[in-house]
Amino acid sequence: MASWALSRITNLQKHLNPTSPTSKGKEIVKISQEVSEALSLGKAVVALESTIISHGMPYPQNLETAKEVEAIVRRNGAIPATIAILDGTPCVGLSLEELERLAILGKKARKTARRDIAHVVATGGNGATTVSATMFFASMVGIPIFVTGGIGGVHRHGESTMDISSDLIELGRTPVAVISAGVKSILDISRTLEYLETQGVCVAAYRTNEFPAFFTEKSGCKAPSRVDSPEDCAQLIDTNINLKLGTGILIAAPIPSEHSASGSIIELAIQRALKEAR
Ligand SMILES: O=c1[nH]cc([C@@H]2O[C@H](COP(=O)(O)O)[C@@H](O)[C@H]2O)c(=O)[nH]1
Repeated sequence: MASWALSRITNLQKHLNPTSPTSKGKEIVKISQEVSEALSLGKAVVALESTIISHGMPYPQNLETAKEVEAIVRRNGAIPATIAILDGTPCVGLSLEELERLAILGKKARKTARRDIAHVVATGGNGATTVSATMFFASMVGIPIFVTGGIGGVHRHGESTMDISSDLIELGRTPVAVISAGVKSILDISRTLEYLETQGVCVAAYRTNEFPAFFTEKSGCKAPSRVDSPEDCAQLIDTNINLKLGTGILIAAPIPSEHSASGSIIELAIQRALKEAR
């Protein structure tokens, strides 16, 4: 092959393969060996976010939960890929030491949504990725499925504050399926669903007609679509990819009924707190 052609292909590969070294010899994204092997063998990989570790819970419960979630993914035959930015390097798949470091850093790690990624990387910082930033990196390395607790959404009174999570916009432009218990419990569910419709995001509830309310099974809002089995979910995700819709999917799985009693107590407390705050 002519040398100009070879150099052109090498250049193209640098653009197309995010894991290849940049001109400075620094990797853009570090994929753990386990995740990298699983991806190249076509095995199931599940992306996990890290803001829930740094900002969602105190240490050491955050570390215990992160390890437990990874163990559940493994028990179900998939490889977990927790995503975070460490010392300026976006990492896909964290070692136990890296998970522990992030858990201890807690809120000292920056809550990193899509808008923050460039600054955290450019300054060599530590960033815990939210749903939007995690989707961005998952999609970049070819992971189509991402599991989390609650995604961001439209805040109550969002019609005047314009406080709308970038998670919703990311779902509108990144083809990753997010499986969650709904949106964070403090948000406005019906406006969040309206906004997801505007963004063209497929929203499905798992084995129910209603969109769940994170701590409880029911929200009073009808889900636009329903899926009843893992096969239904796989079919939906595969169809979305094959049609090249380019948008994400939100699959909301309600809290298991054995936990919904304690969930109801929390939901009642949230409602009371909101009333008092008003
Ligand atoms: O208990 C929590 N769940 C989820 C989050 C994070 O909050 C993000 C949304 O934040 P915002 O509303 O600022 O976009 C989600 O993507 C998730 O990472 C959090 O901080 N705490």
